[in-house]
Amino acid sequence: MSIDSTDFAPSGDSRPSADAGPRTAVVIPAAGKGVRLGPGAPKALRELGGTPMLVHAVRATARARAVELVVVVAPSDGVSAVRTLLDGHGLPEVAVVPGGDTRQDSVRLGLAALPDTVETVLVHDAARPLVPDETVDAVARAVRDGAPAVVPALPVTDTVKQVEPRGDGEPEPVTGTPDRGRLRAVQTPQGFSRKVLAEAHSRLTAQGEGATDDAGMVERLGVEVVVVPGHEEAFKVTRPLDLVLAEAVLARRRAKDAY
Ligand SMILES: Nc1ccn([C@@H]2O[C@H](COP(=O)(O)OP(=O)(O)OP(=O)(O)O)[C@@H](O)[C@H]2O)c(=O)n1
Ligand SMILES: C[C@](O)(CO)[C@H](O)COP(=O)(O)O
Repeated sequence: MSIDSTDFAPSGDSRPSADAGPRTAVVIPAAGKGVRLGPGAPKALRELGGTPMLVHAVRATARARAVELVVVVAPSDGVSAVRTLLDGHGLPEVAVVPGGDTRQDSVRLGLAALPDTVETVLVHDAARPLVPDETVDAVARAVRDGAPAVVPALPVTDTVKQVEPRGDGEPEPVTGTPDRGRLRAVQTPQGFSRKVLAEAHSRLTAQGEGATDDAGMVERLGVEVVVVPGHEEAFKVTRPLDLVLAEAVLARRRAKDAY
């Protein structure tokens, strides 16, 4: 599937010129179920401050200066529902395409839908609805400045143990304690040269391999990945307590805006 670049006119004067079609796009994988969040609608459609998380994520990325095109990857049986939902929120032009069984599949399908003009791709989880604009722009800028792969990340605050996994709540033998000073907790948006990311997805998928994030895929090509500072508010809503935190962060932002 491909998208005609003429569908995506620039939506504001502050954007880079898109006369020849968009050069920087965001792919938002939003086709997950949200099993760890518990029963309910697919996670991206659950509400945060009365608005679906996906709408927050689209707004957060679309208003970043660098972004000229947004592609949302929806559950394969929910494309028209997501289309309708986005249309009701006064967002800029967004393309919606069907996703796959894993995050990796969904990102690959989103990439395949990009117009040829796109050179820089950001991949951003719908499950990180509160990412600040400056984080999105910092990642896009680093790619535009020549880095083939960029991830925002924060230093790890807990001490991390490597274990022999047992499951079922059984005590697990510790096999090591990595040096915390060298660990980073990785967020999104992750930014890439489109060529590099597409190559990583096509090669690893053909080999039946994968990774839990896109940078992990690119690392396996032997391409250098660099880390830029992430943001505390770019956390992923994974478990129920994350939603409580997200509501609190949003309420704090809204209270600040009211003054
Ligand atoms: N088949 C999938 C699985 C995940 N995602 C997306 O990838 C992002 C990060 O994934 P995660 O937080 O793990 O979301 P879920 O897979 O929905 O969560 P869970 O594992 O708890 O079901 C989310 O925006 C999710 O919608 C996707 O597009 N397609
Ligand atoms: C991409 C990601 O958000 C980086 O932290 C994360 O790896 C996705 O998590 P998932 O639970 O494996 O989908």
